[in-house]
Amino acid sequence: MGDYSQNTENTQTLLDLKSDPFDLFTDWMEEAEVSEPSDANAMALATSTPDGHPSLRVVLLKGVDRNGFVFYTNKESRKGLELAENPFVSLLFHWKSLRRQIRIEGTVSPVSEQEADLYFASRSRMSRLGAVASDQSRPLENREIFKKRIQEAEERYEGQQVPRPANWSGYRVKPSAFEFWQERPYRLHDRARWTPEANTWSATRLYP
Ligand SMILES: Cc1cc2nc3c(=O)[nH]c(=O)nc-3n(C[C@H](O)[C@H](O)[C@H](O)COP(=O)(O)O)c2cc1C
Ligand SMILES: Cc1ncc(COP(=O)(O)O)c(CN)c1O
Repeated sequence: MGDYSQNTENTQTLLDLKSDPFDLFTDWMEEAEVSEPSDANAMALATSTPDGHPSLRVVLLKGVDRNGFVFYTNKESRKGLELAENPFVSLLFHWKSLRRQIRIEGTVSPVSEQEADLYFASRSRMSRLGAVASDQSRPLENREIFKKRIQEAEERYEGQQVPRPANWSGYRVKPSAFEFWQERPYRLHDRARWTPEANTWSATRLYP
Protein backbone atom coordinates (compact mmCIF):
# COMPACT_ATOMS: atom_id res chain seq x y z
CA MET A 1 0.00 0.00 0.00
CA GLY A 2 1.24 3.44 -0.87
CA ASP A 3 1.43 6.08 1.82
CA TYR A 4 -1.21 8.61 0.81
CA SER A 5 -0.54 10.84 3.77
CA GLN A 6 2.99 11.91 2.92
CA ASN A 7 3.60 15.56 3.33
CA THR A 8 5.05 16.54 0.01
CA GLU A 9 3.47 17.14 -3.33
CA ASN A 10 5.86 14.57 -4.84
CA THR A 11 3.99 11.66 -3.34
CA GLN A 12 1.18 9.70 -4.92
CA THR A 13 -2.19 11.37 -5.09
CA LEU A 14 -5.57 9.71 -4.91
CA LEU A 15 -5.82 9.60 -8.68
CA ASP A 16 -2.54 7.69 -8.95
CA LEU A 17 -4.08 4.97 -6.84
CA LYS A 18 -6.81 2.49 -7.46
CA SER A 19 -9.08 3.49 -10.31
CA ASP A 20 -11.96 1.67 -8.68
CA PRO A 21 -13.68 3.38 -5.75
CA PHE A 22 -14.81 0.10 -4.17
CA ASP A 23 -11.22 -1.15 -4.10
CA LEU A 24 -9.99 2.13 -2.66
CA PHE A 25 -12.78 2.04 -0.07
CA THR A 26 -11.72 -1.48 0.94
CA ASP A 27 -8.08 -0.43 1.34
CA TRP A 28 -8.98 2.56 3.47
CA MET A 29 -11.41 0.57 5.61
CA GLU A 30 -8.76 -2.07 6.26
CA GLU A 31 -6.34 0.60 7.39
CA ALA A 32 -9.01 2.26 9.55
CA GLU A 33 -9.76 -1.06 11.25
CA VAL A 34 -6.14 -1.11 12.40
CA SER A 35 -5.79 2.53 13.41
CA GLU A 36 -9.21 3.64 14.72
CA PRO A 37 -9.65 3.13 18.47
CA SER A 38 -13.32 2.10 18.05
CA ASP A 39 -16.00 1.46 15.44
CA ALA A 40 -13.99 2.05 12.26
CA ASN A 41 -17.20 0.94 10.50
CA ALA A 42 -19.23 3.83 11.94
CA MET A 43 -20.70 6.05 9.24
CA ALA A 44 -22.96 9.07 9.32
CA LEU A 45 -26.16 8.42 7.39
CA ALA A 46 -28.04 11.43 6.07
CA THR A 47 -31.68 11.14 5.10
CA SER A 48 -34.26 13.87 4.46
CA THR A 49 -37.51 14.78 6.11
CA PRO A 50 -40.54 14.95 3.82
CA ASP A 51 -40.17 18.75 3.69
CA GLY A 52 -36.54 18.44 2.58
CA HIS A 53 -34.71 19.08 5.83
CA PRO A 54 -31.54 17.03 6.38
CA SER A 55 -31.63 14.35 9.08
CA LEU A 56 -28.42 12.75 10.29
CA ARG A 57 -27.24 9.98 12.60
CA VAL A 58 -24.46 7.37 12.87
CA VAL A 59 -24.99 3.71 11.98
CA LEU A 60 -22.59 0.78 11.59
CA LEU A 61 -21.59 -0.60 8.22
CA LYS A 62 -22.29 -4.34 8.39
CA GLY A 63 -21.45 -5.38 4.85
CA VAL A 64 -20.07 -4.00 1.65
CA ASP A 65 -19.59 -5.31 -1.85
CA ARG A 66 -20.19 -4.00 -5.35
CA ASN A 67 -23.94 -4.01 -4.72
CA GLY A 68 -23.57 -1.49 -1.96
CA PHE A 69 -23.19 -0.61 1.71
CA VAL A 70 -25.41 -2.42 4.22
CA PHE A 71 -26.63 -1.27 7.65
CA TYR A 72 -29.30 -2.57 10.00
CA THR A 73 -31.92 -0.70 11.94
CA ASN A 74 -35.59 -0.44 12.84
CA LYS A 75 -37.69 0.26 9.75
CA GLU A 76 -40.19 2.21 11.88
CA SER A 77 -37.50 4.46 13.37
CA ARG A 78 -37.27 8.06 12.28
CA LYS A 79 -34.70 7.12 9.61
CA GLY A 80 -36.83 4.17 8.47
CA LEU A 81 -39.90 6.35 8.00
CA GLU A 82 -37.83 8.96 6.18
CA LEU A 83 -36.32 6.31 3.91
CA ALA A 84 -39.79 4.99 3.07
CA GLU A 85 -40.60 8.45 1.66
CA ASN A 86 -37.25 9.24 0.08
CA PRO A 87 -34.57 6.63 -0.65
CA PHE A 88 -31.80 9.14 -1.47
CA VAL A 89 -29.06 9.18 1.18
CA SER A 90 -25.52 10.27 1.88
CA LEU A 91 -22.97 8.33 3.90
CA LEU A 92 -19.89 9.78 5.52
CA PHE A 93 -16.88 8.04 7.00
CA HIS A 94 -14.42 10.14 8.96
CA TRP A 95 -11.31 8.43 10.25
CA LYS A 96 -9.54 10.93 12.47
CA SER A 97 -6.55 8.65 13.00
CA LEU A 98 -5.91 8.63 9.25
CA ARG A 99 -7.06 12.17 8.51
CA ARG A 100 -9.38 10.82 5.89
CA GLN A 101 -12.98 11.28 4.86
CA ILE A 102 -15.12 9.37 2.38
CA ARG A 103 -18.46 10.70 1.15
CA ILE A 104 -20.91 8.45 -0.63
CA GLU A 105 -24.18 9.41 -2.28
CA GLY A 106 -26.73 6.81 -3.24
CA THR A 107 -30.11 5.18 -3.01
CA VAL A 108 -31.29 2.63 -0.45
CA SER A 109 -33.19 -0.54 -1.06
CA PRO A 110 -34.20 -3.09 1.57
CA VAL A 111 -32.01 -6.17 2.03
CA SER A 112 -33.77 -9.50 1.52
CA GLU A 113 -35.62 -11.09 4.44
CA GLN A 114 -33.14 -13.94 4.28
CA GLU A 115 -30.15 -11.61 4.51
CA ALA A 116 -31.72 -9.78 7.46
CA ASP A 117 -32.47 -13.09 9.23
CA LEU A 118 -28.89 -14.20 8.78
CA TYR A 119 -27.46 -11.00 10.20
CA PHE A 120 -29.99 -10.85 13.06
CA ALA A 121 -29.11 -14.40 14.08
CA SER A 122 -25.42 -13.43 14.32
CA ARG A 123 -26.13 -10.76 16.98
CA SER A 124 -25.81 -11.47 20.69
CA ARG A 125 -28.98 -12.69 22.42
CA MET A 126 -29.19 -9.48 24.47
CA SER A 127 -28.93 -7.33 21.32
CA ARG A 128 -31.70 -9.39 19.74
CA LEU A 129 -33.88 -8.96 22.84
CA GLY A 130 -33.12 -5.25 22.76
CA ALA A 131 -34.31 -5.06 19.16
CA VAL A 132 -37.55 -6.80 20.17
CA ALA A 133 -38.10 -4.45 23.11
CA SER A 134 -37.13 -1.13 21.52
CA ASP A 135 -39.65 1.02 19.64
CA GLN A 136 -36.71 2.90 18.18
CA SER A 137 -37.20 6.68 17.93
CA ARG A 138 -40.56 6.61 19.78
CA PRO A 139 -40.98 8.48 23.09
CA LEU A 140 -39.99 6.46 26.19
CA GLU A 141 -41.47 7.77 29.42
CA ASN A 142 -38.80 6.22 31.64
CA ARG A 143 -36.05 3.57 31.49
CA GLU A 144 -38.05 1.28 33.82
CA ILE A 145 -40.60 0.72 31.08
CA PHE A 146 -37.82 -0.28 28.67
CA LYS A 147 -36.29 -2.61 31.28
CA LYS A 148 -39.66 -4.23 31.81
CA ARG A 149 -40.13 -4.77 28.08
CA ILE A 150 -36.70 -6.40 27.87
CA GLN A 151 -37.60 -8.69 30.79
CA GLU A 152 -40.88 -9.61 29.11
CA ALA A 153 -39.02 -10.47 25.91
CA GLU A 154 -36.52 -12.55 27.93
CA GLU A 155 -39.37 -14.54 29.50
CA ARG A 156 -41.26 -14.90 26.27
CA TYR A 157 -38.29 -16.38 24.40
CA GLU A 158 -36.72 -18.32 27.26
CA GLY A 159 -35.14 -21.48 25.88
CA GLN A 160 -35.92 -20.40 22.30
CA GLN A 161 -34.31 -18.43 19.52
CA VAL A 162 -35.27 -14.75 19.51
CA PRO A 163 -37.02 -14.18 16.18
CA ARG A 164 -36.18 -11.09 14.14
CA PRO A 165 -38.90 -8.47 14.64
CA ALA A 166 -40.73 -7.70 11.38
CA ASN A 167 -39.71 -4.05 11.68
CA TRP A 168 -36.00 -4.79 12.18
CA SER A 169 -34.04 -5.15 8.99
CA GLY A 170 -31.33 -3.77 6.77
CA TYR A 171 -30.86 -1.36 3.91
CA ARG A 172 -28.33 -1.43 1.12
CA VAL A 173 -27.02 1.88 -0.22
CA LYS A 174 -26.15 1.60 -3.90
CA PRO A 175 -23.64 4.36 -4.55
CA SER A 176 -24.01 6.87 -7.35
CA ALA A 177 -20.92 8.87 -6.33
CA PHE A 178 -17.89 8.61 -4.05
CA GLU A 179 -15.57 11.30 -2.83
CA PHE A 180 -12.28 10.50 -1.12
CA TRP A 181 -10.42 13.11 0.87
CA GLN A 182 -6.95 12.86 2.32
CA GLU A 183 -5.58 15.59 4.52
CA ARG A 184 -2.40 17.32 3.41
CA PRO A 185 -0.40 20.05 5.18
CA TYR A 186 -1.55 23.66 4.97
CA ARG A 187 -5.05 22.49 3.95
CA LEU A 188 -3.74 21.54 0.51
CA HIS A 189 -5.74 18.35 0.70
CA ASP A 190 -6.08 15.70 -1.96
CA ARG A 191 -9.68 15.22 -3.13
CA ALA A 192 -11.27 13.18 -5.87
CA ARG A 193 -14.82 12.32 -6.85
CA TRP A 194 -15.84 9.13 -8.66
CA THR A 195 -19.04 8.88 -10.70
CA PRO A 196 -20.30 6.05 -12.89
CA GLU A 197 -19.38 6.14 -16.56
CA ALA A 198 -20.48 3.39 -18.94
CA ASN A 199 -19.57 0.19 -17.08
CA THR A 200 -16.87 1.73 -14.97
CA TRP A 201 -16.19 4.69 -12.68
CA SER A 202 -14.55 7.89 -13.73
CA ALA A 203 -12.59 10.09 -11.32
CA THR A 204 -12.19 13.85 -11.18
CA ARG A 205 -9.76 15.72 -8.98
CA LEU A 206 -11.33 18.56 -6.97
CA TYR A 207 -9.74 21.63 -5.45
CA PRO A 208 -9.45 21.12 -1.70
C1 LIG B 1 -21.22 4.58 16.74
C2 LIG B 1 -22.71 4.43 16.59
C3 LIG B 1 -23.22 3.36 15.88
C4 LIG B 1 -24.59 3.19 15.73
N1 LIG B 1 -25.04 2.17 14.95
C5 LIG B 1 -26.37 2.04 14.74
C6 LIG B 1 -26.86 1.05 13.84
O1 LIG B 1 -26.10 0.31 13.20
N2 LIG B 1 -28.19 0.93 13.71
C7 LIG B 1 -29.06 1.73 14.38
O2 LIG B 1 -30.26 1.57 14.22
N3 LIG B 1 -28.63 2.70 15.20
C8 LIG B 1 -27.30 2.87 15.40
N4 LIG B 1 -26.85 3.87 16.22
C9 LIG B 1 -27.84 4.78 16.84
C10 LIG B 1 -28.25 5.85 15.80
O3 LIG B 1 -27.23 6.84 15.70
C11 LIG B 1 -29.58 6.52 16.13
O4 LIG B 1 -29.55 7.10 17.42
C12 LIG B 1 -30.76 5.56 16.06
O5 LIG B 1 -30.64 4.64 14.98
C13 LIG B 1 -32.06 6.33 15.88
O6 LIG B 1 -31.99 7.14 14.73
P1 LIG B 1 -33.29 7.78 14.01
O7 LIG B 1 -34.18 8.30 15.12
O8 LIG B 1 -32.77 8.85 13.14
O9 LIG B 1 -33.95 6.67 13.25
C14 LIG B 1 -25.48 4.09 16.38
C15 LIG B 1 -24.96 5.17 17.09
C16 LIG B 1 -23.60 5.35 17.19
C17 LIG B 1 -23.07 6.56 17.91
C1 LIG C 1 -29.72 0.44 18.10
C2 LIG C 1 -28.67 -0.26 17.27
N1 LIG C 1 -29.05 -1.18 16.38
C3 LIG C 1 -28.16 -1.83 15.63
C4 LIG C 1 -26.82 -1.59 15.75
C5 LIG C 1 -25.92 -2.37 14.81
O1 LIG C 1 -24.88 -2.99 15.41
P1 LIG C 1 -24.97 -4.44 16.08
O2 LIG C 1 -25.78 -5.32 15.20
O3 LIG C 1 -23.53 -4.83 16.17
O4 LIG C 1 -25.62 -4.25 17.43
C6 LIG C 1 -26.36 -0.63 16.66
C7 LIG C 1 -24.90 -0.35 16.77
N2 LIG C 1 -24.50 0.56 17.73
C8 LIG C 1 -27.32 0.05 17.44
O5 LIG C 1 -26.97 1.00 18.32
